[in-house]
This record gives sequence, structure tokens and C-alpha cells, in this order.
Amino acid sequence: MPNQTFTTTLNQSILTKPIISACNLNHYFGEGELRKQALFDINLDIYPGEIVIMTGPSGSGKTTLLTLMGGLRSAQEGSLTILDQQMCRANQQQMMQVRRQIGYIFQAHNLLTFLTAKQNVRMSLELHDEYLEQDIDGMSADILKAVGLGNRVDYYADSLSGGQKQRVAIARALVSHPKIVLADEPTAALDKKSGRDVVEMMQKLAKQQGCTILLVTHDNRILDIADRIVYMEDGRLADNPALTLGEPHRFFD
Ligand SMILES: Nc1ncnc2c1ncn2[C@@H]1O[C@H](COP(=O)(O)OP(=O)(O)OP(=O)(O)O)[C@@H](O)[C@H]1O
Repeated sequence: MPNQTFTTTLNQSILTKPIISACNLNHYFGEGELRKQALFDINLDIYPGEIVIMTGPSGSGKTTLLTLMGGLRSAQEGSLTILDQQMCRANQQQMMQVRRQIGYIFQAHNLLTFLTAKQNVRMSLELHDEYLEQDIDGMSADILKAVGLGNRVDYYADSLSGGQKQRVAIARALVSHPKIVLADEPTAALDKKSGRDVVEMMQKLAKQQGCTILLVTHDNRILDIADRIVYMEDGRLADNPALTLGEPHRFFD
């Protein structure tokens, strides 16, 4: 029987065009003699609604690629299209326009600790003109309920546990219904159960909204939430037999 992930991806590639598409993408840090290539000839298409996990050893280029794919870093060489915008040589305004359609979740939750959970989520809606006329308090409270924090809406971020803070960060990233969510090591600071809860929450909300998730992780306990796993090594996308054989847990243990 054909591999389900492969079949899904194949169907998607026939029916839809990628929401993110990298073609022969290279990236360099430093200048002159210090210039060092961090990404080599990356070719990767990500389709609407997919959950893609990017994994691989430390220093292999995952965060560099994630930040490029999130419009947080200027693309230098090759082609990178995000939501129909070519990011190579894009100006600041074009990059900003792309970023407004993306939700971000980082290892550190980056909540403002002197604001409540609801106020933190609300801030994300305040950045979007289209929501200003709507009940943004109600929307913020609703999404906090959806991530299981209905009884913590008015708690200050400081008084929440690590897992609860990360759930607020998920609510903040998804409340504006972004087309893409990028997550960099979202479970790194969490214990096993909280980490699992957080990604399952993210998966559920994203599937409800038809949102695409690109997630970087070293955490092999969450690889199964992905529709597709891509593996990086030495700045290149690599085939990882352990992952394609459906035995992701073998690799890092
Ligand atoms: N701002 C920077 N300046 C110079 N070199 C950098 C910079 N950021 C990353 N690098 C280099 O680029 C390479 C890829 O780094 P990157 O952080 O993307 O890897 P990673 O796979 O995300 O690693 P980790 O899993 O440890 O976070 C590394 O060799 C790193 O030292």
C-alpha cells in the first residue's frame, strides 16, 4: 500500500500550489573572509494545511531556514516564495506584509508578563485593522478557552506555569487565523506531558483553521503530529532512512 504521507503530499501537489516554496535557496552569514554558507541548495515546497516538522542535528540550519520561511530574515540567493510573495530582494514593506499573515511560536513564550493572558492575546489582534471593529476581547477569551485556559483568562502571564504560558503563546499566534504558523522548539522548556499537550493543542487548532504549520524540534516525542518530516544535515535537506521508514524515535535516542 502506498505511504499515506507520500500519497497526501502527491495529491496536494497536484491539486494546490505550495504556500511556501524554496528553490535552490542558499544562505550565508558574515562577509569577506568570514563569510560562511549556512544553507545549500534548499528545495522545499510546503502545502496549505500541512503540518511539517523540520528536524536534524544542532547547527544544521533549521532555525536559519525557519526564519527565512517566516520572512524574519532576508533571502539572499535562489528563490523563496511565501504566500505568492518572492522574498529574494523583497523590500521591508513586502516582508512586513508577509509577516502579518504568519503566527510565530518560540521556545521562550515571549509573553509580556505584566499583562494578563487575554491582554497578551488581544495584542496580536490589535495589529490587524480588520479585527479592530470586532469584539477582540471576546475573541481572545474564546481562543484561550479553546486551549484549555478558560479559567485563566485574567491571570497575569507571570502567574502561569510554563505549559500554560506556551498555550497562551499558541492562542496568541492563532487568534488572528494566520495562514501559516512557525514554531521553533515550542516544547523545549516543557516537561513531557505539557509538551505533548501543547503540540496537540496546536495541531487541533491549526487543523480546524486549515492553517499550515512549520515546526522545528529536537523533541522526538512529538514527531508523530506531523504530516511530513523533513530532515536537515550540514545546511542541506537530507534523506533520513530512519524517518522515511517510519521509525523516527530511533534517530535521536
Ligand atoms: N547570526 C549568525 N551569524 C553567523 N553564523 C550563524 C548565525 N546564525 C546561525 N549561524 C550559523 O549557521 C549554521 C546554522 O545555524 P542554525 O541556528 O540555523 O542551526 P540549527 O539547526 O537551528 O541549530 P540548533 O538546533 O542548535 O538551534 C550554524 O553553523 C551557525 O553557527
